[in-house]
Amino acid sequence: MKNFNLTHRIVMAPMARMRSYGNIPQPHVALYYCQRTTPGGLLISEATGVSETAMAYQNMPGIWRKEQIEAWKPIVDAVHSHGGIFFCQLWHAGRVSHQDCQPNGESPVSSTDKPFADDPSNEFTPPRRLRTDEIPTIINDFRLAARNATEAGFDGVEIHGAHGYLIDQFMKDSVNDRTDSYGGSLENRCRFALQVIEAVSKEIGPDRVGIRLSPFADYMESGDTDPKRLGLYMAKSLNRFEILYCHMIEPRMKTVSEIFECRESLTPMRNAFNGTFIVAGGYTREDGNKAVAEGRTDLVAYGRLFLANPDLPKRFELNAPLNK
Ligand SMILES: Cc1cc2nc3c(=O)[nH]c(=O)nc-3n(C[C@H](O)[C@H](O)[C@H](O)COP(=O)(O)O)c2cc1C
Repeated sequence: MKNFNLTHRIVMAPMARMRSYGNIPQPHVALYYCQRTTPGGLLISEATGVSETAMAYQNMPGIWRKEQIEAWKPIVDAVHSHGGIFFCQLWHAGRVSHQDCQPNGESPVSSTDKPFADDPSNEFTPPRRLRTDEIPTIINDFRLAARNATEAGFDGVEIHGAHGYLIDQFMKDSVNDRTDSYGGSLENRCRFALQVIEAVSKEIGPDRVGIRLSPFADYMESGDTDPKRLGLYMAKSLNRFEILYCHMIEPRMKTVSEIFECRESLTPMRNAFNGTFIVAGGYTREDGNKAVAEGRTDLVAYGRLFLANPDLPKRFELNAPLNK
């Protein structure tokens, strides 16, 4: 990976913990990340909110306030002291939120005002469609959050463009029903994502920027009628900005946890993108090795296996038994 001296290809996938009380990461999280750090290993943080309106769920961390930046510093330092490379995943939940998580109890914002079709326990508040003139403010929130992440010491940021959150709500045609320059054609639907990438890259340098995408997933009612075209368009467009990496979720992961039989592959996107490619979703030691050996990816991110096995790289090296 350009400018980073990785010693192996096993990446810790971003995983929300929901233990950041008051949206401030707590000191105990340093231990959690350090347990999963190896010298020259890449870790991606839990989803971290870029602003007050970005938030959802309980106790997710943020990185828009001074207090949050200060709280991240010793955590990032701890990972660095173990030789790790640490990227902060920048997140805006969009409509996957509830008014109780929003400033002044307002509706969450989205590309649309469509509520979830299937939300029996009213987990989510119907969203308010962002006006075209409000969109630059959200892009600016990502830019400032990236600056804050570098101030906190992170080596770079991963823009969360996956899993039905705000950026995905713009990209996917089942969600985005806009009629302005951010809706309709594929080019228009991807405009927001690409403007975020551009702003963040200009702020901290493209060599410190990655993005996570899940064109094939329909998690949080975020399916697309032509995911291959979407994934390919994004992979090609990213080259304009020369960002560090593109992290894609395997088509077999329709949600974040269920694995489906699937014939689709990420190879066209991998071939279209010029930077480092990372895959994630249901990988084992064996098929991770196979994906690398066959040239289908550069790096493989592991989620649940890393959660249950903090020393995952060592266990893979020894081919040792794994905790479930
Ligand atoms: C507890 C948990 C929290 C997660 N939180 C995030 C997150 O904050 N951001 C994200 O992009 N993906 C998140 N994911 C998805 C994982 O990064 C990963 O893509 C998924 O678990 C599939 O990979 P795996 O089969 O190796 O676990 C989460 C998954 C789990 C299990």
